[in-house]
Amino acid sequence: MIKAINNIFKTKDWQLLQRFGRYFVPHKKWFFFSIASIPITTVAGILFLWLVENIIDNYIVPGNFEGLKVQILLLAAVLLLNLLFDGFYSYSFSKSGGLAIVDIRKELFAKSLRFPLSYFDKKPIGVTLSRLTSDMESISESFAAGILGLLADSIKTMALVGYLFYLNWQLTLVLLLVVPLIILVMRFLRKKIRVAYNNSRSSLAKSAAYLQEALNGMKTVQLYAAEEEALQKYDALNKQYCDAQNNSNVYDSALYSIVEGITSVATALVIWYGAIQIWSDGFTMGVLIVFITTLERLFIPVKQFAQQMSTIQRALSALEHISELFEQEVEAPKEANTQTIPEPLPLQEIVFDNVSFRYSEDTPDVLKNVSFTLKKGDRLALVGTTGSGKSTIIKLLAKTYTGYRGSIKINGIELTDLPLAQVRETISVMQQDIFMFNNTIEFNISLGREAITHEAVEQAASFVFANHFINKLPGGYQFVVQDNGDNLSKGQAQLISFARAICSNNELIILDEATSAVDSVTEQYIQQAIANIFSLKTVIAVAHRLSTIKNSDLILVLEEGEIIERGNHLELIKQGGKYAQLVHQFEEEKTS
Ligand SMILES: Nc1ncnc2c1ncn2[C@@H]1O[C@H](COP(=O)(O)OP(=O)(O)OP(=O)(O)O)[C@@H](O)[C@H]1O
Repeated sequence: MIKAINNIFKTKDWQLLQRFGRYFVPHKKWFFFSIASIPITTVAGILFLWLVENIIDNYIVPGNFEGLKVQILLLAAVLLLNLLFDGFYSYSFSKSGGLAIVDIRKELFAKSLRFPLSYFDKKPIGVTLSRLTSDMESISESFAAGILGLLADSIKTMALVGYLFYLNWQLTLVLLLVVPLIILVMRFLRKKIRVAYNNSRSSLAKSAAYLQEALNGMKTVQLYAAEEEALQKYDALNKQYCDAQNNSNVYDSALYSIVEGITSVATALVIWYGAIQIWSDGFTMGVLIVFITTLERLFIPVKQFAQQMSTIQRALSALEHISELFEQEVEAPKEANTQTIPEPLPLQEIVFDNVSFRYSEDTPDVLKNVSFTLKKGDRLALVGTTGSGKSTIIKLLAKTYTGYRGSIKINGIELTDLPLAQVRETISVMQQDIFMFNNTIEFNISLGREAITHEAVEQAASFVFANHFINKLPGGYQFVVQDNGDNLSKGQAQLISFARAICSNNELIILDEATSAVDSVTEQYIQQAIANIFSLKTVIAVAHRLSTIKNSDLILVLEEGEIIERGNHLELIKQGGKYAQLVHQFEEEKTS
């Protein structure tokens, strides 16, 4: 049986089990209760068999009915004991398993909160979601039942085989003739089952990821009448999952049926050999009946073993998926204790010196020898055609991506030497796509940070002219924003994001200006808000508004990752180059 268990688990599996086994340590009390029940139920099982043989050979066959009642009562008591401890065993193991899963879930979510932003750029959210939900579910449902079931069944089976040897070793050997066959079958099917389960789980993750994406983009899908394409794609992914699931069901059923067949052969062998022995007075009827009873019991674990193997394989492939998340590198931890959060840098100067960057080894540079200097209080505008590298400059400065060539220094310190937490404490990034939490306006400005009081939220909102619309909302700052800002206008969401950044009190504000048009009143508020931010902070703006660009001290014009022009508005207009052309285009668009 131990060899059979080894056949099920590969070295990698043992490593997985060891890795996750440590989560049981804090709940060892329940784990030990359950382990402690195993010897009791094992002894009760053997005692039951001994009583059966004793009743048949010493009471029923000789016709000695005196004392039979006591024997039957004893038999019932042993059965009851067995049942009680079996129940206790399952309960205490599920309890320790359940508690361990809660810990894994918590640790994994805490870890995913520290995944680098670049991780979410690359992985569909649905995949991470399915790791945290369905994979975890699979472990909690099957791991407990599978692993400990296998352990208990193995111990019980070995004890039963030992008892059968004691009763009659020849008949036991006849019975064990089928064991190599079972091991062979399991060896053959083990890998196939594993592959089939992995396929099934990864196709489930893919279809969940697509579902998530389609639901997030439902408005776009409906507005562009792309429902049919979306349905077809989901249908194809769903079919892939169904095929993978069917495939693994085939192996499951094959394994179960083969083991069932082998069990029947073993039963026939025992009856045949037992009958010969009884005729030649080799042993008693009691022994044969015990063998037949035990055979059923012996093979129940083997049959369940097949099912448990499936269950364990399912749990193992879920563990493998979850391991990927555990192995994912995280950003430097921020200490929970606020006193240990690094102080923001008193910003003096940012220097980009010959910075080049590509997103991966096999793609071309998207930034080429970019150099510029920004002093405290400066306003820098990045302009250029789409894909020219403006956002990439920002992503490098915010340490969303590392691995640049050249040098980026803040106050003379290389960016790679600065702790991420300190960079994030120094810089506020206002993104184009503003995420709104399903919470109050106040929460969406303060983001629940304790240090930010209600007064600070109101002050920040007034500073960026967001108070005008907030005061008109029912409930004002307590108005609940729905579904990622669906009950706010784009302009209002931008003003909230300005207030959010101002609240952070960071010296450097990075503004990735939204391109979406807003009504003229809100546009005025936005322009005034940006002017206010410009008057107070050091700003780098990926600028789309002429007013923002004109008010900047330095404008960098980018094309295909290179700075092709630099200067202030008047200087660049005078040059009559690309910038002048862009402004001209911009003004034409405005008047047309
Ligand atoms: N996460 C990413 N992985 C791979 N390539 C990327 C990634 N993000 C951007 N790029 C590529 O880098 C180049 C520069 O993109 P970037 O987003 O910096 O341009 P941009 O000037 O900000 O454009 P836009 O004004 O349209 O936002 C583009 O060719 C883009 O395809």
